[in-house]
Amino acid sequence: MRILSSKQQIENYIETAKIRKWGNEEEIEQKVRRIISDVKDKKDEALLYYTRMFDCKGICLNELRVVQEEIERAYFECEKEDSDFINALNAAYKNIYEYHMRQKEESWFYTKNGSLLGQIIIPLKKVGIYVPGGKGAYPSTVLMNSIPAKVAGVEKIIMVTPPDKNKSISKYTLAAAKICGIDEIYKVGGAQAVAALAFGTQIIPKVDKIVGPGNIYVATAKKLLFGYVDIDSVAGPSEVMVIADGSANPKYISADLLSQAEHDPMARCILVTTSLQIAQEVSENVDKMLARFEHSVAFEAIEKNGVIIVVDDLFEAAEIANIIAPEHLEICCNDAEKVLFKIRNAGAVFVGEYSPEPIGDYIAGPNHVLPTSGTASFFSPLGVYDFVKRMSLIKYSKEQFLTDAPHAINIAQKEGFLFHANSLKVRLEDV
Ligand SMILES: NC(=O)c1ccc[n+]([C@@H]2O[C@H](COP(=O)([O-])OP(=O)(O)OC[C@H]3O[C@@H](n4cnc5c(N)ncnc54)[C@H](O)[C@@H]3O)[C@@H](O)[C@H]2O)c1
Ligand SMILES: N[C@H](CO)Cc1c[nH]c[nH+]1
Ligand SMILES: [Zn+2]
Repeated sequence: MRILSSKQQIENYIETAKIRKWGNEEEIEQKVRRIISDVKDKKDEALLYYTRMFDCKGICLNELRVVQEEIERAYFECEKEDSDFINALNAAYKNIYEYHMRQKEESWFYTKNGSLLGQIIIPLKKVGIYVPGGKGAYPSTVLMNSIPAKVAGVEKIIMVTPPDKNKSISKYTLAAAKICGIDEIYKVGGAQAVAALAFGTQIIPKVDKIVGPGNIYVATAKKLLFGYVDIDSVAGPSEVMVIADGSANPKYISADLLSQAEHDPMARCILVTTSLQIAQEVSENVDKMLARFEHSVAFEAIEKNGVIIVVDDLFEAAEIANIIAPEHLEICCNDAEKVLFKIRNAGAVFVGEYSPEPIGDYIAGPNHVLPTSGTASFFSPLGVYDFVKRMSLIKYSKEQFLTDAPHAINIAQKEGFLFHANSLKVRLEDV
């Protein structure tokens, strides 16, 4: 990994890193716009065309929907192969459910002079969840996407995930879908799946909101379709930043950096440390681990977006974290809490050496669908709040109306809205 230690090197890096550039953004956006417009116009025909082009040559339209028998078979095979996997999914379900129950919002009301005012929480009716599948299976993402929707009370959950070359979806993903009670599953992925959920096609229903992570094509499609449909956040290629002082364990740091590198060649892995020795040891360890696992995706990610920054103190490290706003931030320092309270911008923070990022990916409870590419400065982790909307309630009493209407008339007149004023006046005149 590159080690940056001079002020100039660090400044230059932050300048380019704070606005994430993919290099070929325009090209990707153009391609995604084309896919979106084709799916909007030609619906299933385009969906099938792109699914055949990117994922599975021989698939037919009537094979895009996963049938119940496929789900049952997948669950049965998983149980037969390793019943501990089903136990693990259930254990994760329990922790994720418990965490998300705490996010549940209640409607609230109050009365004032006989008036009733309030905010009513309403779950979304139909949501689409994207479960990545291009470079591997993501059963954990089925749980992370759907549990908050269930807790919120969403009526229908439609899942999309790309098929492999043999027209299949991973049995692990399907077993997780069975445990979560997903209503409909379609074997489509990428920008075409996002567009199908946003506009609806003959086979795929239009939804109110699309959530879930994916590669750059998925993230770009969600961004472009926001407005036709609601989205959660831009959860693109994974990122991890580790802040470490001299007390940290370089073996753990190297392992944690690589855990995100293996997601995508565009993943980003950053160590910010006050110790030159840790910097050097991590760099060597990462090379050794990469050689041992011979993982080409992780290798590419580390080559392209792996960096070690050596800073003077932990406050500078926290400042860099706040500028880059990483998806995951690990704090591995003696005085970790002191650093934690300086952090504003990160998707999720992992404190101490027994909180490696993958414990959050799978089992701890908080959601692993997190904002990336610097968007953690304004987006939040996926949560129950993503699956509800709020509706205001106003039920005025006559007494309160008589007190407040003259003020409202005054403001309406200043705005030049005479009919607004009139709507209030006709009632006052009747009293
Ligand atoms: N931020 C988060 O919360 C989070 C969580 C889990 C995973 N992730 C990320 O999800 C991503 C998963 O990516 P993946 O690729 O494995 O699966 P994916 O399902 O996101 O993408 C596969 C799809 O990409 C499309 N595609 C591939 N190459 C294309 C091309 N050249 N042109 C147009 N479309 C193309 C295809 O339609 C294919 O179906 C990774 O980047 C990982 O880091 C993020
Ligand atoms: N680290 C990913 C979020 O960026 C989530 C995940 C799922 N499986 C493994 N990891
Ligand atoms: Zn991960």
